[in-house]
Amino acid sequence: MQNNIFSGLFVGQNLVTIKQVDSTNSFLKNLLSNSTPVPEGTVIMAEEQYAGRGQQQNTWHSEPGKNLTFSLLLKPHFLAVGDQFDLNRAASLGVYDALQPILGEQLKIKWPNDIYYGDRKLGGMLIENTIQGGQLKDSVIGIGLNINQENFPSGASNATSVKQILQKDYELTLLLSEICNCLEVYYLKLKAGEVDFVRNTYLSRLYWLNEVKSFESNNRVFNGTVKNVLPNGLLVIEDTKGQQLEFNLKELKFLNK
Ligand SMILES: Nc1ncnc2c1ncn2[C@@H]1O[C@H](COP(=O)(O)OP(=O)(O)OP(=O)(O)O)[C@@H](O)[C@H]1O
Ligand SMILES: O=C(O)CCCC[C@@H]1SC[C@@H]2NC(=O)N[C@@H]21
Repeated sequence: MQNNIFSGLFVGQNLVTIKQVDSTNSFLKNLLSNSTPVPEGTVIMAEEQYAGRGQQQNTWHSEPGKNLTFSLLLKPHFLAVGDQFDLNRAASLGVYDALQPILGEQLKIKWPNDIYYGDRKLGGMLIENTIQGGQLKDSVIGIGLNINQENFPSGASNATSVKQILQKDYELTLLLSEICNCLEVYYLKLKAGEVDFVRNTYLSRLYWLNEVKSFESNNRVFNGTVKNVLPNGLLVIEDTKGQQLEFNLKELKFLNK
């Protein structure tokens, strides 16, 4: 394990690098459940995850030493439980702002929190919150980004990486510190009550916003347009009859055609 200081800001100030771990999210959650004192803003980064976890019980595949796989701890006690989706917004925007100067306009946030370049997935997030006494307690924000990996397993056929896009290696710790700084900006905005700014900016960065596209829900394929994300995180799609439909992650598939 190694500790580092990042530019005096609180997110990433306490950085723990682990050579090999099952999952940085599981590791951090374990520390918390053992009542180990972990300061807010702590980042646990792994060189290798042997059981990386994705959304919806998926596996997160990442070649050792090539990519960013890390989890950071926030303690968003100021947020109402019903507003916890704002953490997805802040984290996605932090990653977006760190990568956008490198990758440009093809970078998008695919609802709820995937990072896309064109039609390919560059990274994703697994955010695991604990609620105690009806209040948000800890938020473990796990982020996986494909940086220097060149080949992906067939299960992750939609994946791309910074190296595949730019044809050169990118320094992992430099990008990590940039993500921490950018994410902190949005987190502090939430804390300062500038929720509308965070929500509007998130919406403006969304993949397929205001474009007519195909989706699938309940074994039904339909055309519609991504219009909005409700405060609670539900995605609003307007179908071709002008009806506004609301979906959670399990109910909707984006059809790439
Ligand atoms: N590094 C990655 N980049 C982009 N997408 C990824 C990455 N790792 C996993 N995925 C995504 O996760 C899903 C694959 O997860 P899944 O659990 O099905 O893995 P699998 O290899 O098909 O099966 P297994 O669970 O047996 O490993 C796919 O949707 C894939 O796109
Ligand atoms: O797109 C997804 O399905 C979410 C992927 C999240 C992967 C990251 S890697 C660091 C952290 N630890 C995990 O086990 N998962 C997240």
